[in-house]
Amino acid sequence: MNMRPRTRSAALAVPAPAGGLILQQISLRLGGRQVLDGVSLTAAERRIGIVGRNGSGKTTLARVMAGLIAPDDGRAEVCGIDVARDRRGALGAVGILFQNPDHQIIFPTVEEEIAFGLTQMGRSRAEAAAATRAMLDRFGKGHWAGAATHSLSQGQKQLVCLMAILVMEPGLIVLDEPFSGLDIATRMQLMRCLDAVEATVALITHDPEPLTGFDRVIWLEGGKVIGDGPPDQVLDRFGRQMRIWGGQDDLSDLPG
Ligand SMILES: Nc1ncnc2c1ncn2[C@@H]1O[C@H](COP(=O)(O)OP(=O)(O)OP(=O)(O)O)[C@@H](O)[C@H]1O
Repeated sequence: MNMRPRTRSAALAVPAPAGGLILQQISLRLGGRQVLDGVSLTAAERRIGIVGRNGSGKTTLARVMAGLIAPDDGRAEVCGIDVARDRRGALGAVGILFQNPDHQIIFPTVEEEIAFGLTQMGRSRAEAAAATRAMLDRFGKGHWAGAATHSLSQGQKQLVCLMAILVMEPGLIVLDEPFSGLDIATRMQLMRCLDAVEATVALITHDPEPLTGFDRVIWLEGGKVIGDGPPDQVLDRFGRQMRIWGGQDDLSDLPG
């Protein structure tokens, strides 16, 4: 896997670690609301959890990390790529997996879905087809190549989305609640697939359990980082705070 920095920006003073993530003072308003508010962090760990209650800004941060939204202020850099400005570079640096694979899958067959990102990165059709075959074989799913994506179960679709990301060999994979619609067995299988992934994984979740054994957990609240450290410390504080909030009556509200 190639996790070496690609084009480096002279404007960035701190060198990005291989596969690393640098967020510098990320702020973003959406619908008149400050959704992200000065988020800064440098991460070189391989397994990073992101927690926070509903509406705290996790998905928005995930989209910024993947370069899908440009922040109003600040910059997001992955493997030396400014992901909002260098979209082609970002394709090879970071992949994102959403909760619902139906929002991600666009092609009628599995092999087309997996090959698409590679052709977007400039690979020839033949190269993309060969890499797609190799990826399917790696998961023992060579027979899925011509299968119709709409005929797959949610868990199978999620695995196709994961393979479509892995085939691009990104330095960072952002997972936004990817397991919430899956049964326990499928979740365990996908989690095992991810355990074997060499790339840095940033997992957004409401469930602290999969974060056991992670290197670092970041806690977002109101678009700010309010906790950052080893899982046992951050999750202990997070759990206590969630129980306090859970005892109150005001549910997470819309902006305004
Ligand atoms: N496109 C948008 N326009 C207006 N407001 C938005 C938009 N996207 C998100 N928001 C608001 O930003 C806040 C953060 O949303 P976000 O989806 O990032 O939170 P989250 O932590 O992922 O929440 P959840 O755990 O419920 O998925 C919410 O208050 C949401 O209403």
